[in-house]
Amino acid sequence: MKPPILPKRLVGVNLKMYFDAPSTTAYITAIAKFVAPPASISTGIFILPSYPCLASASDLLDMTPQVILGAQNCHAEDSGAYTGEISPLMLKQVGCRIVCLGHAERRRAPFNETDEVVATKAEAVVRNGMIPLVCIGEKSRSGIMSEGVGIAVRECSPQVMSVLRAVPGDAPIIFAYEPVWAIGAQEPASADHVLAVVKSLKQLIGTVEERADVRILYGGSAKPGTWGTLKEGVDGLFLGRFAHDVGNFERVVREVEES
Ligand SMILES: O=C[C@H](O)COP(=O)(O)O
Repeated sequence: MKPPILPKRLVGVNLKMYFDAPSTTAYITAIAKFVAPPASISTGIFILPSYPCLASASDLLDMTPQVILGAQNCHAEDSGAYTGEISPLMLKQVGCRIVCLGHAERRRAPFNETDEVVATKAEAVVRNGMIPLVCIGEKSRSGIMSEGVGIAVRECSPQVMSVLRAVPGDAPIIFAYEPVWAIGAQEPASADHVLAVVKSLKQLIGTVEERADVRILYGGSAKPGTWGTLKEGVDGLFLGRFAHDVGNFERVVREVEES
């Protein structure tokens, strides 16, 4: 088996469609500043701006290879008659190294992306030499802990399996476990819930194949303080709103670095 190329731990932020172009530039500039030497950060840091900012973000990060640039989605084909779609080949050409796929906001209406669509896109991302960051998660919450874990594992398993089947065995994959009900909330899902679900998903992946380069991050209202509760079983965090303040993003990175 090839040695893993993914860092042991990853922290990333999805800017979704919250930022305009000037604020994206300011945010990325601030991140590049805090990771630049003399800082020595071993955590993999990634950032997903909106498509129109990717090329300029890539220029801004030219001297900061520690920060991995990623896109929020892509099409499964490299080129063709797909007006308004985004080619994975072009994402690679403008400097992306990660592509987020199957976010809950894409799996639901109006986009209604299925596991099959997400898996096909994951294959396209790998074919173009990038890393798929595949979001998985159950839609509804149960008040009973054991029931909630069972529901989550049942819903996430096909989401995971379809991607494993589509992507060659030596390709790195990042999964972001994001319970849909915890996205856009005030608080993340409980640590007990997340740790139990991620443990089962890691077991599932382990029984299917020996893949060295799989990481499972947690996302869904994660913020400073969340990492301390999850560090024993999760490989990092996928952040949203609570890291749109660059100081909070830096705080989370420091928490991961120091653990
Ligand atoms: O892509 C990121 C996640 O959906 C988390 O977003 P959130 O932290 O704002 O809930």
